[in-house]
Amino acid sequence: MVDVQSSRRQVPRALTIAGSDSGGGAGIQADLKTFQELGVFGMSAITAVTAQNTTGVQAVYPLSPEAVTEQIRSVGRDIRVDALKTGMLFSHEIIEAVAASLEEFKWTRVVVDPVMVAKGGSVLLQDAALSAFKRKLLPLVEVVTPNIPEAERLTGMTIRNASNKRDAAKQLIDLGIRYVVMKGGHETGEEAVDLLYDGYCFSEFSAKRIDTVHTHGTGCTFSAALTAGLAHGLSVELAVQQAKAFIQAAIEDGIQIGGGIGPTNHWAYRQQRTPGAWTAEQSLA
Ligand SMILES: Nc1ncnc2c1ncn2[C@@H]1O[C@H](COP(=O)(O)OP(=O)(O)OP(=O)(O)O)[C@@H](O)[C@H]1O
Ligand SMILES: Cc1ncc(COP(=O)(O)O)c(N)n1
Repeated sequence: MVDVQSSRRQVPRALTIAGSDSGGGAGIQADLKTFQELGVFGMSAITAVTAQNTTGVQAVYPLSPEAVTEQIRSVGRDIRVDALKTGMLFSHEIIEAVAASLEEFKWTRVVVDPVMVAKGGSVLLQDAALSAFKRKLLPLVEVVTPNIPEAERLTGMTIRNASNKRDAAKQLIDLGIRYVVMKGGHETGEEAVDLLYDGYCFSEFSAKRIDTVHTHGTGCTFSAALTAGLAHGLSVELAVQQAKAFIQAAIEDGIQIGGGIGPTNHWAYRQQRTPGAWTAEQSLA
């Protein structure tokens, strides 16, 4: 009999449970690109297919909860999952299916990006799904990564200053989450500051705010990079640090795609670390 396990290299593996973005900048596509760039074998369970480009979301086709469960089961029954993330979950039925799967497989390195509304304003999480999101899903996660408007919706608080951010993070921890990363992309100021809270201490991860509109998929890319770090066995603190560097490079070294809010450059982080690598600029020369 052939020993299929022999002479094969073990690699970190990560699963993304999210929506498909046909334009390639956000959702499943951004997640898999990011996993690949960070040396992680990427797998996916698609929750919804979106017809989408840089000008907005033209249509949303949610999958049935059974279709989502079956994709997760197919992965979980065969392949070890070192870490996973969720993105667009859309409905309370899909949230319940995902929560049941997390319990079935007892996965613990779980990152939830509470995707609610696309940059162009389209709804990616129905209003009726918010309660299931908070009650069924959030108590099962290790890290949640809300932006400011998402943190406001999850807590019912108005967040205007640093003190509000800390209070909102504390309220989220009370739901049973281990770590909260409140992202500062939607704020103004010289620095884009992400706040990490572990229930005891706050720490800040700061980088120069880049003056650009091309931030389609920044949240997906950041949470995927964080998940990749966890799949490699990093602590949450180190995984956030790496994710911050990854997204900074991806926004900074922008690429020209489409006529609207463009995506980030998923290979910029690796390029910055590989002397002599091919660059986006060279391709235009
Ligand atoms: N203009 C910017 N310059 C530097 N960093 C940024 C900028 N915009 C966002 N970021 C960083 O990108 C990451 C994602 O944050 P952001 O607040 O944009 O998430 P998001 O709103 O959930 O994204 P999305 O809407 O794509 O889901 C964070 O680390 C944030 O600090
Ligand atoms: C499938 C999918 N998932 C997430 C986002 C959020 O990204 P953004 O807020 O940058 O539009 C999106 N637009 N589409």
